[in-house]
Amino acid sequence: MRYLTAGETHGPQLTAIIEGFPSNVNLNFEDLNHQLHRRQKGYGRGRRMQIEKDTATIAGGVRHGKTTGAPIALVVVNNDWKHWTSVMGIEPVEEDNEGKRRVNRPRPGHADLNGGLKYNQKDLRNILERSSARETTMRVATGAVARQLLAEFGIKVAGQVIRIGDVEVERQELPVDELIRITEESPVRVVDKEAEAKMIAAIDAAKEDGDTLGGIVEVIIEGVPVGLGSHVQWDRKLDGKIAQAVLSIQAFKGVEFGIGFEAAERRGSNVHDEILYTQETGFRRRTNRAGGFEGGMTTGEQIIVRGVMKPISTLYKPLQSVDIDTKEVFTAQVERSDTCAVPAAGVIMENVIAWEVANAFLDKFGGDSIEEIRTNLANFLKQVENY
Ligand SMILES: Cc1cc2nc3c(=O)[nH]c(=O)nc-3n(C[C@H](O)[C@H](O)[C@H](O)COP(=O)(O)O)c2cc1C
Ligand SMILES: C=C(O[C@@H]1CC(C(=O)O)=C[C@@H](OP(=O)(O)O)[C@H]1O)C(=O)O
Repeated sequence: MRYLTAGETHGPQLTAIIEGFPSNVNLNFEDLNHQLHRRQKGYGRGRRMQIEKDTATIAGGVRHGKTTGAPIALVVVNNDWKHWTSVMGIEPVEEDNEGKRRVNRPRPGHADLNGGLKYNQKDLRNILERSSARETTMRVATGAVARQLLAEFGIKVAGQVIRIGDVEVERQELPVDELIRITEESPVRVVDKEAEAKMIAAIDAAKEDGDTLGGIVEVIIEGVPVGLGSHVQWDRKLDGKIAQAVLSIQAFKGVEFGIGFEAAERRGSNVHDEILYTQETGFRRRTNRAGGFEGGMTTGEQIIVRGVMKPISTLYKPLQSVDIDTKEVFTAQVERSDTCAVPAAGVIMENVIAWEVANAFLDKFGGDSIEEIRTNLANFLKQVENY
């Protein structure tokens, strides 16, 4: 299974095509749009999220609510486009396009300067329009489709914010459904109300100062069978693929599984997960410090992944930059911006990980229809039971 996305943040629409999705999967449009809606929420976002009401239109691959096996085409229209038609027009322009919200003072931390140099663009808008995290709308849409496939097999995805700036919250080991329910109601997606209030205050204070905040998000996948991914080749290791997916989210700079970086400080006896067996449960682990992976393969325990998001790079009190025309020192350009997008980014992280897990699931149990996949999974589970 694969997908591609296209579209600019202030262009007419965003588009995604999913190829290789099996047939006969019921696609619940409400659930799909619910994921898009979740991505738009979260305390600390800028005005753009009030303009957009992200809703996916399905333009291929689905008939009467079920997938047909054909490529699934998804479209999300940008409401903001109507304010940008002259700036973002596709037709050639007669007059000099300068002054049409041209960006010439690159923002430290954004893609502006590297992209301008690489693509030889003197209007850095040609870079920021595509580097913008607006593109993650389509990655949530594709992840939301994958998530529905996972749900058919009882695999659930949840997430919680662990840190915003210097406010850290104790990670909660709640049943996944409860974690989903509680975090859904929190503007910063945490369970702890005291931490929630502190995080909101920290975001307000950063905004007041013209500054921004990053943080840490955790994602949990429950109900995954043993043996997704493989140890035999570097590019088949599922933890590696998930790490790449997380780091591909705009502004994500680190990823860890289970106890993660803490493993460096501990002795092996306090890191590895002891193996247990009973007839009823099969092979299980006493602990899950590995976060669900050994040898690039799932252990059957929860997948636990954390991602680190740096603070947003556009500052209302901008850092020093250089004008790309004159090479003179200037402050960086200010584009309308979020103060903190960690809660929203957590939703993106859930969905890009769901995509990777669904893809590995299809690699292992793949078939062209959901019925074929069910048979393959049942056969494998029988094999594991009789092992
Ligand atoms: C949900 C989300 C919202 C974001 N909003 C902004 C924003 O409003 N302003 C900004 O400068 N960067 C924002 N970013 C981060 C930039 O898109 C990102 O820093 C930029 O594309 C450069 O990529 P890099 O940070 O991964 O190197 C956001 C990221 C995410 C995930
Ligand atoms: C549009 C989204 O996020 C945008 C991501 C973003 C960036 O630089 O990454 C910059 C801002 O864009 P704008 O200037 O249009 O407000 C955010 O709003 C979105 O998440 O849908």
